[in-house]
Amino acid sequence: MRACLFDLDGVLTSTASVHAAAWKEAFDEFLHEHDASAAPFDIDRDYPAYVDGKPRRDGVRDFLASRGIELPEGADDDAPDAHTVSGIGNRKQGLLLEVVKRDGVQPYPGAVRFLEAARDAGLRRAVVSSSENCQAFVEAAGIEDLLEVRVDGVSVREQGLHGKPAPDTFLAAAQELGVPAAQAAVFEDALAGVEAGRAGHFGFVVGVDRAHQADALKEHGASVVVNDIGDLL
Ligand SMILES: O=P(O)(O)OC[C@H]1O[C@@H](O)[C@H](O)[C@@H](O)[C@@H]1O
Repeated sequence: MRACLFDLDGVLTSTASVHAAAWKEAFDEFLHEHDASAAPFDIDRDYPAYVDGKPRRDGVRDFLASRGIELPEGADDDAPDAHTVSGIGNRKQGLLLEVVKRDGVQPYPGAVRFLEAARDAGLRRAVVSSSENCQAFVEAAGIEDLLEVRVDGVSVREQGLHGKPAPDTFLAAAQELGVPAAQAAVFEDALAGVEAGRAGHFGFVVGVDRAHQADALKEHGASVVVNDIGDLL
């Protein structure tokens, strides 16, 4: 391996649960307004299956489709209470930022050690996230200097890339680093993310199990599963 391609939320920073909680609140508010008898968003089942690891609007669309609901896309600046794909995404974004402003963004100590060891070993390093908050979270976590390339939710939008589970974002990062996919390792905690690693034929796919889903990570494409990437040192 000559390069490491790291997902952010749940792999480098402990923000996966903050995203999941913000999604639950946003979807539950919407579902209640849409149909007061609707079952609430199930964070243990709905989140990994339909939302985790995907670009924001893909997550909204895929979860709603699982409930047989189709909404108009709406506009980027839709109000958070708009019943549109963008409106629900904006509602989640507001809730997420409230928590992050209050609590900050923490990197996992094992991830920082792994990034430093990879740098010292001469491995190329990229962050590959579906999140449009990626740059802000990387900076807030203080790990910007350990990463050379960033492909994120903003890249997906601006460059028209297919988001995870498609391999495009990982392939774009490997290309920017000048390393073929077969010589790059993917590090992912989301089922959509390990699927992207498998679809891109990367040399190695490390599943990071933050949600007691080691078997599912393997089924979706992980070559190996660890609790924290620091465990690999
Ligand atoms: O809404 P954002 O910050 O653009 O993030 C999109 C996705 O980014 C991923 O990193 C998170 O795991 C998902 O929970 C999130 O939905």
